[in-house]
Amino acid sequence: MQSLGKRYGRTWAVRDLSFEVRPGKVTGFLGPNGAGKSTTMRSIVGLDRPTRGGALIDGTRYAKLSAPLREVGTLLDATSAHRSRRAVDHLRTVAATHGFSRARIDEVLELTGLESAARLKAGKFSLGMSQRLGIAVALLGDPHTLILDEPVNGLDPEGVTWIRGLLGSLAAEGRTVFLSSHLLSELALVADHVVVIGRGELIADASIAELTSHAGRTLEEAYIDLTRDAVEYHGGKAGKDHAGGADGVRS
Ligand SMILES: Nc1ncnc2c1ncn2[C@@H]1O[C@H](COP(=O)(O)OP(=O)(O)OP(=O)(O)O)[C@@H](O)[C@H]1O
Repeated sequence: MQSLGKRYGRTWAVRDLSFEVRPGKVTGFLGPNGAGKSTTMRSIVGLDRPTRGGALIDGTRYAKLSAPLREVGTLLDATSAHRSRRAVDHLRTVAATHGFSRARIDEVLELTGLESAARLKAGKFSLGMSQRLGIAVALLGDPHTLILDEPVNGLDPEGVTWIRGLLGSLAAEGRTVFLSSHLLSELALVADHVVVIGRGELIADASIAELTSHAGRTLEEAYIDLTRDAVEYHGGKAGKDHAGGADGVRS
């Protein structure tokens, strides 16, 4: 992410945001509601057009990738599948854009535990099942990079355990796994690293160990401290350099 800025009308949703997400790790993307997480993720894959700056994926802009789903798998809106389309047909539609095989569709259905629901219409899916379908789509191209917006929302306890294992194994295979979540205790179990933003600006870019080792605090406690600082800054401590660097924890 290089100096990303995105303005809607008069409001900057994201401003001058720079950070790098590394392969072989699960990186959590945190921030209060409206901080700009979804805007950032959408901007990475060209669904939002940055006002300034932008993102590179392994050195290339998303729009320049010849087979994007082979490089980047995204889950940005779990309910985006057409409601009257069966899950398997949704996967076939996406697969057809890149010539992915029927066997790969079966593989991702198995990976996401959706084999028995494959012939149900997406509109009949619970949120947890929709999340699994979105993850199946993200995995179709066996991509090196995964960008997942709140993939844990709506998953039942078995699903939460499942996704924890899945994300860990994807990172262990050397992939880049970048996910937003408000479920900090869960994230602390799966993520190696976090990027925290507030009001569209970088607050922290640090390992979970760095954040939590201070006074033996939990990720939740560290997050509350970090984001409280951001709110205080915006409330009147103008003049300081608040944008932060691409690494290190702001304090
Ligand atoms: N299409 C849009 N048009 C206008 N404003 C938008 C649009 N999308 C997002 N915003 C605004 O941009 C800001 C950032 O929103 P965004 O959805 O990126 O935040 P977020 O961190 O993902 O929030 P949440 O945790 O609630 O999902 C908010 O102020 C939001 O109202």
